[in-house]
Amino acid sequence: MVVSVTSPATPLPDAASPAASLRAAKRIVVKVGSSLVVDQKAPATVWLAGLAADIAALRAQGRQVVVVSSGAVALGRGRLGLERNARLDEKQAAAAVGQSLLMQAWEAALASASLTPGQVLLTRDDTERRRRWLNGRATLEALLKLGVVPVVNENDTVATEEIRYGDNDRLAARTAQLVRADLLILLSDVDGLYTADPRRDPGAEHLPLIESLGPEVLAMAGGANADANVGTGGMATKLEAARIARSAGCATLIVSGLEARPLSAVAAGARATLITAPATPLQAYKSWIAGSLDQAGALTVDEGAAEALAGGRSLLASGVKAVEGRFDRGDAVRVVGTGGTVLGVGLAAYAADEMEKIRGRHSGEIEDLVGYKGPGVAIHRDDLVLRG
Ligand SMILES: Nc1ncnc2c1ncn2[C@@H]1O[C@H](COP(=O)(O)OP(=O)(O)O)[C@@H](O)[C@H]1O
Ligand SMILES: N[C@@H](CCC(=O)OP(=O)(O)O)C(=O)O
Repeated sequence: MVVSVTSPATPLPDAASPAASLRAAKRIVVKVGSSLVVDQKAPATVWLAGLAADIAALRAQGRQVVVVSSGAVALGRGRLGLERNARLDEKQAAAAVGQSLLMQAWEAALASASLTPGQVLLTRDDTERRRRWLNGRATLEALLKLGVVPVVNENDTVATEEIRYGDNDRLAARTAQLVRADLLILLSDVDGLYTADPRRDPGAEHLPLIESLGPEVLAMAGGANADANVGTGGMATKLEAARIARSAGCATLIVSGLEARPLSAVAAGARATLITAPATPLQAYKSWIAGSLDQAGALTVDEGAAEALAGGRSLLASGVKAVEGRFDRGDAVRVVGTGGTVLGVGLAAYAADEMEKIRGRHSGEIEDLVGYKGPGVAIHRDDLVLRG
C-alpha cells in the first residue's frame, strides 16, 4: 500500500524502495535507540558489532555514515543503581556516567570493523543558532573527511529536551539536516509504519512507501501513541523526525533493528518504510537560505566577482569591495553588485569585522589577517543563492 495524500512528490524511480534508497544514498545518518544499544543494563556488544560491520560495508561502497546513539542514561542508571523513574537531574547525572560507557561500547564495536568513532554531543541550540550550527557542521565534515564515524548524542548535561521525552529521533533528524544527509535511518523495534499500532491492532497494515506526511499519516501514529506509555516516543516522534528530515531534502527509512545485521537486511530487501523527500538536501538548504528574511548586512562585490558568482563559483575575499552592517559568521548577508543591484543572498563565512580586514585581499593572506585557518572564502558557493 502506498500512501500519497497531498501533493504527491516525485521520487526518483530508483529511490522508491527501501533497498534502492539505501543504494542511492551518499550520506546516511543511522539512529539507534537505547532499547537496541542496551541489553540488561549492559551494552549489546554482539549486536553493536553487527551494526558496525554493516556500517563498514556501507563505507566500503563509498557512503559516509553518521551514527546518532542513545543509551547513555540507561547505561549510567545501571552503573549507579538508579530506578527507571529517576528525577530529571538524576537522569542527567546517569547520562554523564553512561556516555563514557556508551562510547567505550561504540569504540569496541567500530574497532572490530576497523573504524574509529568520534564523540559529538549536541543540543538543539547547536543546530538552530547559525554560528554554532556552522561550527558543528564544520566539525562533522572534518570528521567524515578524516574517515571517522561520528557518534552523536544529546549533550544531556545542559539539555533535557530528548531525555524528558526519552527519545533521540528529532536529534537524529536535526543531525541529518546539519550534515545534509540524503538518508536518515531510524532503527526501531518494528519494521516500519503501520496503519495503526501493530501491537494493539492485529489488522494493522504495513506501509512500505510514504510520499507525503499529511494529517492522515500522522494520525496513524498519533492515535496509537496517545495511549502508549507517557515518555516513550513511539511512531509519533519518528514521523516528526521524518518531517524535519523531509523539509531538509532527506528521505527517512524506518527499519527493524531486531535483525543481527539490520542494514544488510534492508539492502537485501527486508520490509521497512521509506518516507521520500521532494528535493535534494542542497536544494532544500538553498531554499532555506533564499528565505532568510533577517539579512544582517551586505557585501558589495566587483564585476569580476559578479561574473564568477554567475558561473557558480564561491565569493572570494579579493572580489569584496565593501562591507556593510554588523553580522556574525553564518549570518545571511546580501551580495550587491557595483551598481547597487542585489545579486543574491549568502551565509557569511567570516564576521563583519573580519570581512572588513580581508576584503580585497588574496585568499592566501586571510589566515594571517584573521589569526586562524578558516574557510578561506567570503561566501562558499553552497551557501550562496543568486537572484533570478
Ligand atoms: N502506526 C504505527 N506503526 C508502527 N508502530 C507503531 C505505530 N503506532 C505506534 N507504534 C509503536 O511504536 C513502537 C516503536 O517506537 P519506540 O518504542 O519509540 O521505538 P524505539 O525504541 O525503536 O525508538 C512500536 O513498537 C509500536 O508499538
Ligand atoms: N540522550 C539520551 C537519549 C534518550 C533516549 O532514551 O532516546 P531513545 O532511546 O532514542 O528513545 C541517552 O543517551 O540516554
